[in-house]
Amino acid sequence: MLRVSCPTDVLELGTSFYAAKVLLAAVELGVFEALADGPLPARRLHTECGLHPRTARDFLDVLVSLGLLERSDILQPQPVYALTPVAEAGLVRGRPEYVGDFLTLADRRSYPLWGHLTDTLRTGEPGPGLDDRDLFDAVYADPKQASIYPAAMSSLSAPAIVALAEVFPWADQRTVCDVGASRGALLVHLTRRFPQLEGLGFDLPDVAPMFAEYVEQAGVGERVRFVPGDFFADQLPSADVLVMGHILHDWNLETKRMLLDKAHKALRPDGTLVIYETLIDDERRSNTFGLLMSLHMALRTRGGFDYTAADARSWLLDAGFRDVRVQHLVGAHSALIATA
Ligand SMILES: C[S@@+](CC[C@H](N)C(=O)[O-])C[C@H]1O[C@@H](n2cnc3c(N)ncnc32)[C@H](O)[C@@H]1O
Repeated sequence: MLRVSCPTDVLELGTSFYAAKVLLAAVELGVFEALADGPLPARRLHTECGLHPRTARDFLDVLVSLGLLERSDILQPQPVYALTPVAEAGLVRGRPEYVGDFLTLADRRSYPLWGHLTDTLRTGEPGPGLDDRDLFDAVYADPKQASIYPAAMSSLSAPAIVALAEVFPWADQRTVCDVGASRGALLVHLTRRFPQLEGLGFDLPDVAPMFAEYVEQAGVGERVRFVPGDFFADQLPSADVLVMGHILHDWNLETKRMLLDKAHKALRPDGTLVIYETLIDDERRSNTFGLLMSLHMALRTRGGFDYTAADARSWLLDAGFRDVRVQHLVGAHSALIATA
């Protein structure tokens, strides 16, 4: 993320939502999907995405300047646009590191919510629209949110999941339980990559149909099972490895500690807990995205916050874990790996 070094950087930072909105609009208008099968001449791309000529050129060329599109020579009467390798990897649906569904959620829900930041900073209260129901009851009770939330979570986690598959000895494990599995993106990726592995997805009963559909479509239904449950009321399932991805940051410190205690109880001695999040750096200076995610939790939840590896290490040791290590995954994401 941009770290300012001169006053014009300050100007650009203060208006960086212009660029964010261009990206979000490009996702909404299907620019990246339109180019997924190959380059297109400008006019064809305008038609495919419903772009008005008044703004189409500037809009697409902002995406070129941001490194998301490539364009043929400007002097050509009909320039041709194509995806850059980054856009190919992250913005074409179905690719392992696809992040587009999270951007849709960011556009529809987070962008308006962040308009309330100053209120939250003054009051400590989350943004409007959060009643006293549990956050996730509210998500799944609202058909609009429920229809995009699990796909958005998969796409927030996709690059971290791909990285996590390569940095942990999954080939030596028999069972993995993903606590708060959402539609099962982690389990699908791991069981496809490691054929000996069996997966359990623990999540609220509301998630079951979306999990079943996604796992079946991925062709791993025989090795991945859904376990309906509520981690406030129920014990966690047992497995060689328990994973918590973007779980602890949703909750206050007391709940974070309660979940770590439950994880420790569910694991056999020497079992492993893997936590992945946008962990804030211990100095709280450099992982801007992790710090912003924590403010997002303040806007979204009553007690949630992101944390550093040092914070989590002390909670893990208190819960009885040992050998806590930190593993950088990708971008702002890191994992904590601890032994029960
Ligand atoms: C922020 S999402 C994270 C999803 C996924 N682990 C990932 O990293 O993409 C939090 C998940 O926790 C689940 N969850 C929330 N409250 C829960 C509860 N009380 N018991 C079980 N799961 C819960 C939600 O349904 C949701 O799937």
